[in-house]
Formats: sequence, structure tokens, C-alpha cells
Amino acid sequence: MPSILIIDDEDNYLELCRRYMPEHSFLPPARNYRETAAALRRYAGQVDLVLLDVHFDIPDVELLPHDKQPLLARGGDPAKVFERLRRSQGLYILDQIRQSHPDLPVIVMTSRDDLPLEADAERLRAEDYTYLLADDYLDARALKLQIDGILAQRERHVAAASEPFYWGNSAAMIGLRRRLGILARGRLPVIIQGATGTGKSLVAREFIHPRSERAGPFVAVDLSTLPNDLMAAHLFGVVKGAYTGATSSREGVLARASGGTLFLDEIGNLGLELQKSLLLVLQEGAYRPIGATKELQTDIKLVVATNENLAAMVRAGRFREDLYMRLNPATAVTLPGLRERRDDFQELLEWFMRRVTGEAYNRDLLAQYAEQRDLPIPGPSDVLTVTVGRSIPPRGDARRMHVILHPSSFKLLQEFDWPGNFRQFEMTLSNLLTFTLVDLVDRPERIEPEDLGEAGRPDIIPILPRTVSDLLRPMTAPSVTEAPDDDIAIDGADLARLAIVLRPGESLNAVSCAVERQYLEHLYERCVGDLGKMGEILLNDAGAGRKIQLRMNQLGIKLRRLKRRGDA
Ligand SMILES: Nc1ncnc2c1ncn2[C@@H]1O[C@H](COP(=O)(O)OP(=O)(O)OP(=O)(O)O)[C@@H](O)[C@H]1O
Repeated sequence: MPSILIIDDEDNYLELCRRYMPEHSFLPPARNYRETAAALRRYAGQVDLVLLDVHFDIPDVELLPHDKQPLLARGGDPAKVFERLRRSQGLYILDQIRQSHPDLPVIVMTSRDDLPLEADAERLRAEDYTYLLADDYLDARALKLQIDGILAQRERHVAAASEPFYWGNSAAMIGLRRRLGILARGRLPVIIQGATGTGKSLVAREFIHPRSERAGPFVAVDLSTLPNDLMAAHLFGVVKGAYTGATSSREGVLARASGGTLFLDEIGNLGLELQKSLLLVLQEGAYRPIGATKELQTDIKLVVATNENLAAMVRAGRFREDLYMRLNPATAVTLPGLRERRDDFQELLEWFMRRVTGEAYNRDLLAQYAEQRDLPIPGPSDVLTVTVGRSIPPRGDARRMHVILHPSSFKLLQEFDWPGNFRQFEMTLSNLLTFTLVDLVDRPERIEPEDLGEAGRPDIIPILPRTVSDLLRPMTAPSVTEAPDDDIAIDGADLARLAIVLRPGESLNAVSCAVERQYLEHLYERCVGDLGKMGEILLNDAGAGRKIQLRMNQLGIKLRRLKRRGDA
């Protein structure tokens, strides 16, 4: 049951609320700022909403501000000064609440026509401003509407935060979510388009499948990684003896996904022959495993994803038009890339940053950091606050740590190109947090007091612009020019050639990791395992050895193996 704190010098609103809203729990009221501060401390983390009166008929000593000298020194009648303070006391209290509870929803109530005060309340981010009419029924109804509206919105927020896919609040994304919800429940196939890393697989698995209300499983096949000659067997299954090597019968994914959802990623890679077979599945629910004499039936919800323009493939004769038409192209949904989501970039950043604070590796570092600074170690379900901007959150709940993104860090991230979209974004934020925590744990002397906004605030984890640019730089401009093929002599001492084997359809991410892995291994050998020297070369920082080591771990490089190789 949500808990509501009423801050008022009289009991009439409390009685009204208790009578008309038995579904909510109203905490003992606070009559002035001192009692408010005590109540917020006593019920830390349990107050869902505050109802705050504006006018307080209380003794002079209880009035805010504590120091009234500057107001009295301006001259004028002291009685009038105190009267003015009484008439707007609620806003002084709100100002104080905002210092320690920037996000707590507050409804300001008044029985007077105080328009100028409404503007102040808005500036102090009051959720609502209510004029009461001294009519119990009407007043209770107005308050109930506002309270229920705010609490429902909070619940939606909490629910949205626990969704694995971040939709954001832009009209375009809300529209997209609605549309996908409708398509999920229908029987027709769904086409999801979008560049790499825009979340096509995630949407199919976590959004469409659960909403399709089908009892069967979700089965995904990435057609870009499946060799052509294995594709038919994988999709349709094989009967024993169908070809040499088919030593036993095997079910295909069409059988496994029956009753559920089949997700075909990179549908553009499906060969023309198999396209014909898939068409039969869509038309009649029928298919024939390789080597079988009889057709089998399946019942799947088909979701396909593509990075390519299927209509253009149809025009070029590479995709069957009849299959394309069956895939329901009129309702194809395109997931926008990160660059197209400038409007909600800040919320995206906060959401993904919160998510990476939950990764096991970062959790361990956070625990080390907390232990070092005598902070309570965050539990597995504790969510860290993430703040973008210059304002340092007030010291409040001691259990909280704050990840702060300096405005310049924000700008660097916002202006970056993000060709790998959310996949690249999430990895980068995870690295940013890891590198920042490693610096804080191992080399706190590198953090300047001004980075923390307030010296000695151990609960602040600042993401500094230099850490961001260090990480983005290698992804921005190629620092090495590709060697023209044969006509350059490889001088073993200074130049090296990296070679990677690419499978068709390899993702950008896999390619860049392969290159990075080789380069790091090469440099490790050149530096004879001196990670400090590598830090100097790669990040212009001889103290960044642990960062390099972490990155090598993340890329799956076994340092022990390299060391043994070096020793040999
Ligand atoms: N809107 C989003 N909210 C949360 N996470 C997202 C979102 N979009 C992408 N991701 C993250 O990005 C990663 C890549 O997502 P996913 O694999 O679904 O992309 P994709 O479009 O299918 O990429 P590809 O075309 O390369 O297969 C996922 O691990 C997911 O965590």
C-alpha cells in the first residue's frame, strides 16, 4: 500500500484523506519543517508521495528560513515579514525537501488563490498544485485524482525500468511499441527492420513472443551465420539416410517452434529454393523434412529481421516477390538507430548506465570501492542513481551511490556516431564504468576534488570527459592506415600485418573485436608483457595497465598463455 506523508499544521486534510482514501496509508503528519525532516529520515525510502500545505500558522521560531536576519534587515514591519513567511511557508519547506529528495513527488495544496506561488511551486518541481474549495467531497475527489494519477505513473515507470527493452518516452517510440503489441497478437508474420544493434532480436524475443500469447517456445535462427548447405536441414529437419552423413533423423526448427514463435534473423540470406519452401509453410503450414516422403504440419508465428531492403532485393530478383508479400510488408516495423534518438538520448544514457551498474563485473568493483570508502556495499537489487549534468545530488540516503556524468562527457557521447548502435553503446558504457571504478579503487589520486563537485564525497562516481574521450578515440578515427597490399616491405621491427578470417555476414562488432584482440596480443609481445608500456602507447597513460589488462580479459585473451609463449 503506497505511503503518503501530509505536511500541514492542521488536521483537516489528513482527516479528509483518511476518510475518502482508505486504500492509501497516511503516515503521521508533519507540522513544520523540523518534523518533516524527521519524518523523511524515519521513513527513508518508504514515502511514495507528499501532500504539502502552503500556509502554516505556526510560531515564528518554527518558520523557515532558519536565518531570518537578512529578511528583517531589509527594514519594514517584522510582523509583516513573518506573515509573508507564514503565507508561503510550504514553498520554503519544498525547497528544503528538494535538497535531499530531488525526485519525491509532492502535491502542493492551497485553499487560497495564490497564482504567483504556483509558479514557484513549479520551479521547485512540485508534481501538482491543487486549489481546495472547502467542500469535502469535491476536494477529496480532486486530491484522489491527482494522487492516483501520480502513483500510477510511478508504477508505469518502475514497470518500464524492468523491461529489458528501452522504449523511451518519445511519441514515435510509444507509437512503435503500440504497433508491435498489435502485430504480436495477430497471426500474420512480422518484419523488423533496422541497422545492426538496434535491438531486432531483443524485440522479437522479449516483446513480440511474450505478447503473442502462444504457449510454444521462442526459437531463433541467425541465417547470416548458417552455411547455405546446412540451412535446409536446420530449418526443415532431416530423415535418416537422406544423404551420406545423415545417420539419424533430426528435427528442424520448424518442428521445434511449433505452437510458438520462429525468429529468422537476416532473412535476406535465405536462398531462393528455401524461400519457396518457407512460402509453403506460410500458406499451408506444411513442410517436408529433407528425404521425407510425407509433408508435416507446423503452426508458427513467424518474425523475421533484416538489415537489408527486401523490396530492393525483390526488384533485383534476389528475393521472391510472393514470399515478400506473404511476410506482411505493409506493416514492417523499423527500429531507429541510436543517432535517430537524440530526443531521448539523456534518458537512454541513464537507463543503459543503470543497467551496466548491475553487471557482475561492475558490481564486484562497486563492492570493492564501497568497502574501501566505508560505504554500505550495494546489494544485488540496489539500483544506483545515475545523474547526467552538473548538479551533484544532495547527500541523502547513505545507501545510495551516484554515477555522475559531467556535461562534457554527455556531449561527447551524444555527438558520437554509434555505428554499432545500442550494442556498441552498452559495451562502451560498461567499459566507462569499469575504467572509472578501476581508477577510483586503484588510483584515487587521479581524481581531482573538483571532479567530485564537493571534495570528499565518496558516494559520487564521476564519469570524466577524459575517460570518455580515451574510450571513444580508438573507435573514431582509424589510427593506422591500411598497408597497401604487397608493395610495402614489412619491416619486422616496426610494422605488423594483422590477418583475420571473416565468415560471410560477420557482425561489425565481431570484426572489430577480432582486430583489437590481435593488436593487443601483438603489442603485448612487443612490450614484453609490460602493461604499463602498453597503457602509454594505447592511452597515453603509463598507469593504465590494469585497464589494458581488463580489456584483454574482456576480449578473452589469456595473458598466461601469452606469457608462456613469450617465455618460450
Ligand atoms: N532499445 C534497447 N533497449 C535495451 N537494450 C537494447 C536496445 N536495443 C539494443 N539493445 C541491446 O543491444 C544488443 C543488441 O541487440 P540485438 O541483438 O537485439 O540487435 P539486432 O538489431 O538484432 O542486431 P544484429 O542485426 O546485429 O543482429 C542487445 O544485447 C541489447 O542488450
